[in-house]
Amino acid sequence: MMKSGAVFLVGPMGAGKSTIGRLLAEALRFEFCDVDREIEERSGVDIPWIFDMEGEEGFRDREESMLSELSDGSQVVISTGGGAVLRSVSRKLMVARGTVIYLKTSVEEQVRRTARDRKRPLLQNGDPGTTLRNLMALREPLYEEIADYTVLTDNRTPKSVVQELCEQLGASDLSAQY
Ligand SMILES: Nc1ncnc2c1ncn2[C@@H]1O[C@H](COP(=O)(O)OP(=O)(O)OP(=O)(O)O)[C@@H](O)[C@H]1O
Ligand SMILES: O=C(O)C1=C[C@@H](O)[C@@H](O)[C@H](O)C1
Ligand SMILES: [Mg+2]
Repeated sequence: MMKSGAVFLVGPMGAGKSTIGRLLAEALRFEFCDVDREIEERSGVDIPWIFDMEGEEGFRDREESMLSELSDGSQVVISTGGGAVLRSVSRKLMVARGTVIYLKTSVEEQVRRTARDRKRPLLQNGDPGTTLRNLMALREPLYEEIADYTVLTDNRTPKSVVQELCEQLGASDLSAQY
């Protein structure tokens, strides 16, 4: 069942947080916010630029405060960035403010889904598979630590993931009526 407050999607790059977040919000008739997109829109610069100019820690500072600002309400689905769980302040905030969903995805599937675009600075150097495997080793315990629900996304359409989430959250999938 859903706790009161926000619904947070966590998981690695390519798990589908942005894709599924938007669809889940539609299905629940909730607002939708994407922390990465909101950081870019409000600052007027893109994430690779922020990593270049401010370093990863500069981006994490922005991410932590944006997450806090966006989640101060209810009936909202919030897609986080893959590394949002790195800050313990953010992990505590998500647990305190709502329901956390971990979109679990194999490294092989993450590689396939992220191969096409260049907007993820952490994947621009070295072999993406190796990077994603190393990131998962560090981060998966953190995703698992805070998750109320875990959903596997490999070999599934976004729609089928959303249907399962609606069932787990005890909400009827309003989009199924159309
Ligand atoms: N269940 C799915 N099946 C097939 N493709 C998917 C699925 N979910 C997402 N995708 C595709 O994978 C790509 C990456 O998805 P998305 O941008 O939603 O990931 P993300 O978790 O938000 O990543 P990031 O942490 O970098 O923001 C997109 O092209 C999207 O269309
Ligand atoms: O996994 C990560 O650390 C990141 C994921 C993306 O969502 C962005 O937040 C950024 O590219 C960093
Ligand atoms: Mg995203």
